[in-house]
Amino acid sequence: MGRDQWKAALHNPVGAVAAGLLVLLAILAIVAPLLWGDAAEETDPAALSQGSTAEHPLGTDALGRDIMLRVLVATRYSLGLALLATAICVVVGVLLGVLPAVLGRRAGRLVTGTVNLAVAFPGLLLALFFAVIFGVGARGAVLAIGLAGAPSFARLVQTNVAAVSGRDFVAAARVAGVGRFRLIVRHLLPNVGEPLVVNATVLAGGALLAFAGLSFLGLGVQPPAYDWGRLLGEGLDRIYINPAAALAPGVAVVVAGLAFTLLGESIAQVVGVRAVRRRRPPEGTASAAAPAAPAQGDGSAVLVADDLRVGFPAPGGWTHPVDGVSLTVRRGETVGIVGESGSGKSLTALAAAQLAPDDAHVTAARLEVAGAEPRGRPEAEVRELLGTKVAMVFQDPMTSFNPSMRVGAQLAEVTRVHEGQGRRAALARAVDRLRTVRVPAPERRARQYPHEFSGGMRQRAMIAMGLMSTPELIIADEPTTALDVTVQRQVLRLLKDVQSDTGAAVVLISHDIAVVAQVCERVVVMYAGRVVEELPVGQLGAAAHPYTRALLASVPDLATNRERPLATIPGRPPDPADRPEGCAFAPRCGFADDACRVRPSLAAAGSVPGQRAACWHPRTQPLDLALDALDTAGGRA
Ligand SMILES: Nc1ncnc2c1ncn2[C@@H]1O[C@H](COP(=O)(O)OP(=O)(O)OP(=O)(O)O)[C@@H](O)[C@H]1O
Repeated sequence: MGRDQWKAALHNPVGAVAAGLLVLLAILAIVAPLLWGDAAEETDPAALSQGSTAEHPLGTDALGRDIMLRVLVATRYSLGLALLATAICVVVGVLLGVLPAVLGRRAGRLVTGTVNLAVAFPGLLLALFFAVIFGVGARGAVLAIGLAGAPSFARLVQTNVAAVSGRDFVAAARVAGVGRFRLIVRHLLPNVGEPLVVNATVLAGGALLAFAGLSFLGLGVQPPAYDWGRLLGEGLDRIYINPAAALAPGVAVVVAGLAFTLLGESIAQVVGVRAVRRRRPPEGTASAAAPAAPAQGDGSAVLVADDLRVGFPAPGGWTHPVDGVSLTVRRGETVGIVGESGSGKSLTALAAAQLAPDDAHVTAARLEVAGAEPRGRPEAEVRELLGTKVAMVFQDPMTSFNPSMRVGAQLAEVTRVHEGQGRRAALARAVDRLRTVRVPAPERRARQYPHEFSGGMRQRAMIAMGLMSTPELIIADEPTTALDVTVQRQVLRLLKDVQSDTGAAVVLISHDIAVVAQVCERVVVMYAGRVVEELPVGQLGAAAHPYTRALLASVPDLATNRERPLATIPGRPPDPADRPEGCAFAPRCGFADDACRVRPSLAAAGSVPGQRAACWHPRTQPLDLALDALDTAGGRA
């Protein structure tokens, strides 16, 4: 929470009163035992079990001790025990909450299941159960209350961590090779801190009440020690003789409990509930990988995927949104992957970068990144490989950065992790890379947080992050979708410049064939999880697959007749779970016939070298393309 948010919470009248009360209680907890500790222990045989008198405003107990002083002195013990129990609850809750993100899929599920089971039991019941196990007394009660509250806190942590771990900046940190522990401490926990702080405050109020309850039942603090719950129990025996003896500790418990709870609620109101994009289910952590195939380094290729399949469990079996993609990207090449939404473009790239969702099952006859086979390697080696050789640029520049870290520090993290570079040197390189991607005033910008950057500048900074080491492959997944047209062009230009300066290969994913044509040399067209055509961008006019031709026909240009509706592709892409036999495009294709009931394989087609299409009826008639509208890389060359 920022200083402004704390201020806003305290400006709220309820928050201000609650905070004032807590300050008062804290002062009492410090000074009361020092000032009145001895007096509260003094017995007075002449004033046993008295009601209110001038000397003892709230009366005396059975041994003649002053009840008011005892209530005041008990503040320290009562608050101390409640805070200790809250601390146990928070520590155990955070540990249990982040474990599923650290452990493997099975162990993670076991922890999540156990936490869910424990949450199903009422907290008080759990507290009583633990109190019996740990034994009567203050120590047992602290452990009991702390552990009883831990499952619900753990669930809160799990939910928040799962929500945040689906965001792009976590994927970026993973692809940068940040280890699990650092990922949790630097990227996950700081971004779920606010709801946890709010909840811990409310929890402290609950712990105070629970303590009073246990002590009242005789399971908590034991004589001669005393807390408010114990005083309440003693006072209740004589409530008809001296009601104040029971009311005073009762009021103290309620007031302190309310102060904690109301402060928590006020903070919650100010902080609000952060809407965090969820991209994956919380359970499980590791993606299943096919057995390692022997590496057969192809010197000129930085990405080789052969028969790549990505499956997800579905009712009645598995669905494969990526179904046998074969793709090779050579050093220094810029390849565009295009296709409608849901065609499997992102999943293909994520699977290649070992970032497929946790529940995905990834198989491939061959998968090589930067000349190495990542599957079957120790995790540290994969992190090293991806962190130094692969850079990812994601669609939404807002979610690509950790909002709680300065931009410079995030960039520097890459070389600090991989090259063990010192803080200063890494920051200097971060500033240099920001300058490379033409971020103005890079020294100042490096000290800023992501929200202080504009969208286009954030995307440049993301590219700079990829350049912190010397990547051989840059995967840019719809990097310009969230940007306006002018900034879009600048970012695409930058990608192209970076490619020619560093010699890295670029894979640009887009649903817009015009965007791909601006930057790439080769285009790979995907439909329903398969590659249907690939060809040089400069030869788009020779596209052979009816789907590629339909995509090209739907690009408007300056000569497009505005009176007539734009060409569209009739129908919708099939659901991966319900893909038709044979050619998946056949139901939308004007040339389909019985032959298309058999799945066509990707084979050489047309007259253009390097052109391949998966079609039984490849078109040969050249397309009349307005290449100036497409602004092709090949056309400019
Ligand atoms: N975690 C998941 N669980 C189940 N199915 C998924 C999951 N992630 C993706 N899919 C399926 O994979 C399909 C392809 O997703 P992908 O994100 O690769 O598409 P895309 O071509 O990149 O589309 P877009 O341009 O909309 O991002 C989706 O339509 C969806 O059905």
